[in-house]
Amino acid sequence: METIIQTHQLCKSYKGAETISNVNMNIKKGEIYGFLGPNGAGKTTVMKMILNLVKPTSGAIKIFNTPISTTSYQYLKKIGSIIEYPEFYERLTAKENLELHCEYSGVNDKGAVKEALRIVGLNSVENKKIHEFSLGMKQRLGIARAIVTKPEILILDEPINGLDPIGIKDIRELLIQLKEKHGITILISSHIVSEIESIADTIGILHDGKLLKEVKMENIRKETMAYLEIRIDDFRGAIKVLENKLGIRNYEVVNEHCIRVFEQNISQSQINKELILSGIVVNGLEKQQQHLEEYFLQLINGGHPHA
Ligand SMILES: Nc1ncnc2c1ncn2[C@@H]1O[C@H](COP(=O)(O)OP(=O)(O)OP(=O)(O)O)[C@@H](O)[C@H]1O
Repeated sequence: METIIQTHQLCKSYKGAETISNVNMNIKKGEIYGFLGPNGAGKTTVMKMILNLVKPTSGAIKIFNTPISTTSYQYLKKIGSIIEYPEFYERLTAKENLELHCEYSGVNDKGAVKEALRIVGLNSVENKKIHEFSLGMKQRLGIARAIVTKPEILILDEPINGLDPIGIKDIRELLIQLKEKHGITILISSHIVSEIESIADTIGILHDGKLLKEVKMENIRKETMAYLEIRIDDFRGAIKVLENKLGIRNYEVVNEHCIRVFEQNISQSQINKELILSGIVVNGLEKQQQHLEEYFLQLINGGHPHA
Protein backbone atom coordinates (compact mmCIF):
# COMPACT_ATOMS: atom_id res chain seq x y z
CA MET A 1 0.00 0.00 0.00
CA GLU A 2 1.12 3.49 -0.85
CA THR A 3 2.52 5.64 1.97
CA ILE A 4 0.62 8.93 2.18
CA ILE A 5 2.32 10.56 5.19
CA GLN A 6 5.92 9.81 6.07
CA THR A 7 8.14 11.41 8.65
CA HIS A 8 11.89 10.85 8.69
CA GLN A 9 13.97 11.41 11.83
CA LEU A 10 11.56 14.14 12.85
CA CYS A 11 12.74 16.19 15.84
CA LYS A 12 11.39 19.18 17.71
CA SER A 13 13.05 21.03 20.57
CA TYR A 14 11.58 23.80 22.67
CA LYS A 15 14.25 25.98 24.30
CA GLY A 16 16.84 23.27 23.83
CA ALA A 17 14.68 20.51 25.36
CA GLU A 18 13.90 17.77 22.86
CA THR A 19 10.14 17.14 22.79
CA ILE A 20 10.11 14.95 19.68
CA SER A 21 13.05 12.65 18.94
CA ASN A 22 13.75 10.97 15.59
CA VAL A 23 10.19 9.99 14.81
CA ASN A 24 9.75 7.83 11.71
CA MET A 25 6.08 7.34 10.90
CA ASN A 26 4.56 5.67 7.85
CA ILE A 27 0.86 6.19 7.28
CA LYS A 28 -0.60 4.21 4.42
CA LYS A 29 -3.28 5.41 2.06
CA GLY A 30 -6.77 4.37 3.12
CA GLU A 31 -5.94 3.24 6.64
CA ILE A 32 -6.88 4.39 10.13
CA TYR A 33 -3.63 5.07 11.98
CA GLY A 34 -4.06 5.17 15.75
CA PHE A 35 -1.50 7.46 17.33
CA LEU A 36 -1.28 6.34 20.94
CA GLY A 37 0.57 7.91 23.80
CA PRO A 38 0.09 9.24 27.32
CA ASN A 39 -0.67 12.93 27.88
CA GLY A 40 2.33 15.04 27.02
CA ALA A 41 3.98 12.34 24.85
CA GLY A 42 4.08 14.78 21.96
CA LYS A 43 1.22 13.63 19.71
CA THR A 44 -0.17 17.12 19.16
CA THR A 45 3.29 18.45 18.33
CA VAL A 46 3.80 15.78 15.64
CA MET A 47 0.37 16.48 14.17
CA LYS A 48 1.08 20.21 14.14
CA MET A 49 4.34 19.61 12.28
CA ILE A 50 2.49 17.53 9.68
CA LEU A 51 0.02 20.41 9.29
CA ASN A 52 2.79 23.01 9.00
CA LEU A 53 1.65 24.75 12.19
CA VAL A 54 4.94 24.00 13.96
CA LYS A 55 8.35 23.94 12.29
CA PRO A 56 10.48 20.84 12.91
CA THR A 57 13.92 21.42 14.44
CA SER A 58 15.25 18.73 12.11
CA GLY A 59 14.06 15.82 10.01
CA ALA A 60 11.69 15.63 7.07
CA ILE A 61 8.03 15.11 6.29
CA LYS A 62 6.66 13.80 3.01
CA ILE A 63 2.99 14.04 2.20
CA PHE A 64 1.58 12.54 -0.99
CA ASN A 65 5.21 11.61 -1.62
CA THR A 66 6.28 15.28 -1.74
CA PRO A 67 8.59 16.83 0.85
CA ILE A 68 6.94 19.71 2.69
CA SER A 69 8.63 22.95 3.68
CA THR A 70 7.52 25.99 5.68
CA THR A 71 6.22 27.50 2.46
CA SER A 72 4.13 24.48 1.36
CA TYR A 73 0.45 25.25 1.76
CA GLN A 74 -1.12 23.65 -1.30
CA TYR A 75 -1.15 20.17 0.25
CA LEU A 76 -3.18 21.42 3.21
CA LYS A 77 -6.23 21.69 0.94
CA LYS A 78 -6.29 17.91 0.84
CA ILE A 79 -6.19 17.55 4.63
CA GLY A 80 -9.01 18.10 7.10
CA SER A 81 -8.09 18.40 10.76
CA ILE A 82 -9.16 18.97 14.32
CA ILE A 83 -6.25 20.01 16.51
CA GLU A 84 -6.98 20.29 20.20
CA TYR A 85 -10.53 21.34 21.01
CA PRO A 86 -12.72 22.39 18.03
CA GLU A 87 -13.80 26.04 18.41
CA PHE A 88 -16.94 27.45 16.78
CA TYR A 89 -18.90 30.68 16.69
CA GLU A 90 -21.27 29.92 19.56
CA ARG A 91 -24.01 32.35 18.42
CA LEU A 92 -24.14 30.96 14.89
CA THR A 93 -25.88 27.76 13.83
CA ALA A 94 -24.09 24.57 12.80
CA LYS A 95 -24.89 25.28 9.15
CA GLU A 96 -23.67 28.88 9.36
CA ASN A 97 -20.41 27.78 10.99
CA LEU A 98 -19.72 25.34 8.17
CA GLU A 99 -20.72 27.87 5.49
CA LEU A 100 -18.25 30.36 6.94
CA HIS A 101 -15.54 27.72 6.96
CA CYS A 102 -16.27 26.96 3.28
CA GLU A 103 -15.96 30.64 2.47
CA TYR A 104 -12.57 30.90 4.19
CA SER A 105 -11.40 27.74 2.46
CA GLY A 106 -12.61 28.83 -0.98
CA VAL A 107 -15.12 25.99 -1.35
CA ASN A 108 -18.10 27.00 -3.47
CA ASP A 109 -19.99 23.74 -3.51
CA LYS A 110 -23.43 24.58 -2.09
CA GLY A 111 -24.26 20.96 -1.36
CA ALA A 112 -21.04 20.33 0.58
CA VAL A 113 -22.33 21.68 3.91
CA LYS A 114 -25.52 19.62 3.74
CA GLU A 115 -23.58 16.51 2.77
CA ALA A 116 -21.05 16.92 5.62
CA LEU A 117 -23.83 17.46 8.16
CA ARG A 118 -25.64 14.40 6.84
CA ILE A 119 -22.53 12.21 7.07
CA VAL A 120 -21.97 13.09 10.73
CA GLY A 121 -25.71 12.80 11.50
CA LEU A 122 -26.33 16.45 12.39
CA ASN A 123 -28.64 17.42 9.51
CA SER A 124 -31.70 17.57 11.75
CA VAL A 125 -30.03 20.18 14.01
CA GLU A 126 -28.34 22.25 11.33
CA ASN A 127 -30.23 25.38 12.42
CA LYS A 128 -29.43 25.01 16.10
CA LYS A 129 -26.95 27.47 17.59
CA ILE A 130 -23.68 26.00 18.84
CA HIS A 131 -24.16 27.11 22.45
CA GLU A 132 -27.01 24.59 22.59
CA PHE A 133 -24.77 21.75 21.40
CA SER A 134 -23.47 18.96 23.66
CA LEU A 135 -19.78 18.02 23.64
CA GLY A 136 -20.51 14.99 21.45
CA MET A 137 -22.40 17.15 18.94
CA LYS A 138 -19.50 19.62 18.85
CA GLN A 139 -17.03 16.81 18.23
CA ARG A 140 -19.19 15.60 15.36
CA LEU A 141 -19.49 19.11 13.99
CA GLY A 142 -15.70 19.37 14.22
CA ILE A 143 -15.48 16.29 12.00
CA ALA A 144 -18.09 17.76 9.64
CA ARG A 145 -15.98 20.91 9.35
CA ALA A 146 -12.88 18.83 8.72
CA ILE A 147 -14.56 16.85 5.90
CA VAL A 148 -16.61 19.63 4.27
CA THR A 149 -13.72 20.44 1.93
CA LYS A 150 -13.63 16.76 0.82
CA PRO A 151 -10.10 16.00 2.04
CA GLU A 152 -8.11 12.86 1.31
CA ILE A 153 -6.60 12.83 4.79
CA LEU A 154 -8.16 13.53 8.17
CA ILE A 155 -5.99 14.41 11.17
CA LEU A 156 -7.91 14.21 14.43
CA ASP A 157 -6.32 15.09 17.75
CA GLU A 158 -8.16 13.23 20.52
CA PRO A 159 -11.62 13.54 18.91
CA ILE A 160 -13.07 11.10 21.42
CA ASN A 161 -11.82 12.95 24.50
CA GLY A 162 -14.54 13.51 27.08
CA LEU A 163 -17.30 11.61 25.26
CA ASP A 164 -19.64 9.11 26.91
CA PRO A 165 -19.67 5.47 25.69
CA ILE A 166 -22.46 6.12 23.17
CA GLY A 167 -20.65 9.18 21.84
CA ILE A 168 -17.45 7.14 21.52
CA LYS A 169 -19.27 4.40 19.60
CA ASP A 170 -20.87 6.97 17.25
CA ILE A 171 -17.54 8.60 16.43
CA ARG A 172 -15.91 5.20 15.88
CA GLU A 173 -18.65 4.18 13.45
CA LEU A 174 -18.38 7.52 11.69
CA LEU A 175 -14.63 7.14 11.23
CA ILE A 176 -15.00 3.63 9.83
CA GLN A 177 -17.62 4.95 7.42
CA LEU A 178 -15.32 7.80 6.32
CA LYS A 179 -12.57 5.29 5.66
CA GLU A 180 -14.68 2.66 3.95
CA LYS A 181 -17.21 4.72 1.99
CA HIS A 182 -15.17 7.82 1.29
CA GLY A 183 -11.68 6.32 1.16
CA ILE A 184 -10.28 8.88 3.59
CA THR A 185 -6.98 8.14 5.34
CA ILE A 186 -7.30 8.93 9.04
CA LEU A 187 -4.62 9.79 11.59
CA ILE A 188 -6.26 9.81 15.02
CA SER A 189 -4.57 10.35 18.36
CA SER A 190 -5.67 9.08 21.74
CA HIS A 191 -4.27 8.36 25.17
CA ILE A 192 -6.88 5.66 25.79
CA VAL A 193 -6.02 2.38 24.10
CA SER A 194 -9.52 0.90 24.10
CA GLU A 195 -10.91 3.92 22.22
CA ILE A 196 -9.05 3.08 19.05
CA GLU A 197 -8.09 -0.56 19.47
CA SER A 198 -11.09 -1.78 17.48
CA ILE A 199 -10.84 0.64 14.55
CA ALA A 200 -7.13 1.18 13.91
CA ASP A 201 -5.36 -0.69 11.10
CA THR A 202 -1.96 0.44 12.35
CA ILE A 203 -0.86 1.71 15.74
CA GLY A 204 2.01 4.08 16.43
CA ILE A 205 3.01 4.27 20.10
CA LEU A 206 4.64 7.51 21.19
CA HIS A 207 6.26 7.93 24.59
CA ASP A 208 8.43 10.84 25.71
CA GLY A 209 8.64 12.06 22.14
CA LYS A 210 9.89 8.71 20.78
CA LEU A 211 7.97 6.35 18.54
CA LEU A 212 8.40 3.10 20.48
CA LYS A 213 6.54 0.97 18.00
CA GLU A 214 4.67 1.15 14.73
CA VAL A 215 2.77 -2.03 14.09
CA LYS A 216 -0.20 -3.37 12.18
CA MET A 217 -3.10 -4.38 14.42
CA GLU A 218 -3.22 -7.82 12.77
CA ASN A 219 0.37 -8.40 13.90
CA ILE A 220 -0.40 -7.20 17.42
CA ARG A 221 -3.19 -9.76 17.53
CA LYS A 222 -0.61 -12.43 16.68
CA GLU A 223 1.93 -11.04 19.19
CA THR A 224 -0.56 -10.81 22.04
CA MET A 225 -1.00 -14.31 23.27
CA ALA A 226 -4.21 -16.25 23.72
CA TYR A 227 -4.38 -18.61 26.68
CA LEU A 228 -6.81 -20.75 28.63
CA GLU A 229 -7.36 -19.78 32.25
CA ILE A 230 -8.36 -22.67 34.52
CA ARG A 231 -9.65 -22.12 38.05
CA ILE A 232 -9.31 -25.13 40.35
CA ASP A 233 -9.00 -25.93 44.05
CA ASP A 234 -6.29 -28.58 43.69
CA PHE A 235 -3.60 -27.04 41.47
CA ARG A 236 -1.07 -29.81 42.16
CA GLY A 237 -3.56 -32.44 41.02
CA ALA A 238 -4.43 -30.33 37.99
CA ILE A 239 -0.77 -30.01 36.98
CA LYS A 240 -0.38 -33.78 37.13
CA VAL A 241 -3.30 -34.19 34.74
CA LEU A 242 -2.05 -31.47 32.39
CA GLU A 243 1.46 -32.90 32.27
CA ASN A 244 0.89 -36.64 32.47
CA LYS A 245 -2.42 -37.14 30.71
CA LEU A 246 -2.31 -34.32 28.17
CA GLY A 247 1.42 -33.77 27.73
CA ILE A 248 1.10 -30.02 28.34
CA ARG A 249 4.35 -28.25 29.26
CA ASN A 250 3.54 -24.67 28.27
CA TYR A 251 1.59 -23.45 31.29
CA GLU A 252 1.94 -20.99 34.15
CA VAL A 253 0.72 -21.32 37.74
CA VAL A 254 -0.72 -17.89 38.56
CA ASN A 255 -1.67 -18.86 42.13
CA GLU A 256 -3.00 -21.91 44.01
CA HIS A 257 -6.37 -21.57 42.32
CA CYS A 258 -5.42 -20.52 38.83
CA ILE A 259 -3.37 -21.98 35.97
CA ARG A 260 -2.87 -20.51 32.51
CA VAL A 261 -2.35 -22.88 29.61
CA PHE A 262 -0.68 -21.43 26.52
CA GLU A 263 -0.78 -24.66 24.49
CA GLN A 264 -2.94 -23.96 21.43
CA ASN A 265 -3.51 -27.43 19.96
CA ILE A 266 -5.37 -29.09 22.82
CA SER A 267 -9.02 -28.11 23.00
CA GLN A 268 -10.74 -26.54 25.95
CA SER A 269 -13.25 -29.39 26.17
CA GLN A 270 -10.49 -32.02 26.12
CA ILE A 271 -8.72 -30.34 29.04
CA ASN A 272 -12.00 -29.97 30.92
CA LYS A 273 -12.89 -33.64 30.36
CA GLU A 274 -9.51 -34.99 31.53
CA LEU A 275 -9.57 -32.84 34.69
CA ILE A 276 -13.08 -33.95 35.60
CA LEU A 277 -12.33 -37.62 34.85
CA SER A 278 -9.38 -37.37 37.26
CA GLY A 279 -11.62 -35.98 39.98
CA ILE A 280 -10.35 -32.39 39.82
CA VAL A 281 -13.03 -29.81 40.61
CA VAL A 282 -12.99 -27.22 37.82
CA ASN A 283 -14.41 -23.91 39.01
CA GLY A 284 -13.90 -22.09 35.77
CA LEU A 285 -12.36 -22.48 32.33
CA GLU A 286 -12.06 -19.47 30.09
CA LYS A 287 -10.22 -18.43 26.94
CA GLN A 288 -8.41 -15.14 27.45
CA GLN A 289 -6.51 -12.82 25.19
CA GLN A 290 -3.89 -10.36 26.28
CA HIS A 291 -5.25 -6.94 25.35
CA LEU A 292 -3.57 -4.11 23.52
CA GLU A 293 -3.84 -2.17 26.78
CA GLU A 294 -1.41 -4.57 28.48
CA TYR A 295 0.82 -4.59 25.41
CA PHE A 296 0.87 -0.78 25.44
CA LEU A 297 1.63 -0.56 29.16
CA GLN A 298 4.33 -3.18 28.82
CA LEU A 299 5.99 -1.14 26.07
CA ILE A 300 5.87 2.20 27.83
CA ASN A 301 6.83 0.77 31.21
CA GLY A 302 9.64 -1.32 29.78
CA GLY A 303 8.10 -4.72 30.30
CA HIS A 304 6.19 -4.20 33.54
CA PRO A 305 2.46 -4.23 32.81
CA HIS A 306 1.49 -3.20 36.33
CA ALA A 307 4.22 -0.64 37.03
N1 LIG B 1 4.94 25.87 22.25
C1 LIG B 1 5.53 25.11 23.15
N2 LIG B 1 6.53 25.58 23.92
C2 LIG B 1 7.14 24.80 24.83
N3 LIG B 1 6.81 23.52 25.08
C3 LIG B 1 5.83 22.99 24.35
C4 LIG B 1 5.12 23.75 23.35
N4 LIG B 1 4.19 22.93 22.77
C5 LIG B 1 4.29 21.73 23.41
N5 LIG B 1 5.26 21.76 24.34
C6 LIG B 1 5.65 20.63 25.22
O1 LIG B 1 5.82 19.48 24.43
C7 LIG B 1 5.38 18.30 25.12
C8 LIG B 1 4.44 17.53 24.26
O2 LIG B 1 3.21 18.21 24.14
P1 LIG B 1 2.02 17.73 23.20
O3 LIG B 1 0.89 18.67 23.38
O4 LIG B 1 2.54 17.53 21.83
O5 LIG B 1 1.67 16.31 23.82
P2 LIG B 1 0.44 15.36 23.57
O6 LIG B 1 0.96 13.98 23.42
O7 LIG B 1 -0.41 15.90 22.49
O8 LIG B 1 -0.28 15.44 24.94
P3 LIG B 1 -1.76 15.83 25.32
O9 LIG B 1 -2.54 14.59 25.09
O10 LIG B 1 -1.61 16.18 26.78
O11 LIG B 1 -2.13 17.00 24.45
C9 LIG B 1 4.79 18.78 26.43
O12 LIG B 1 5.73 18.59 27.45
C10 LIG B 1 4.55 20.27 26.20
O13 LIG B 1 4.67 20.97 27.39
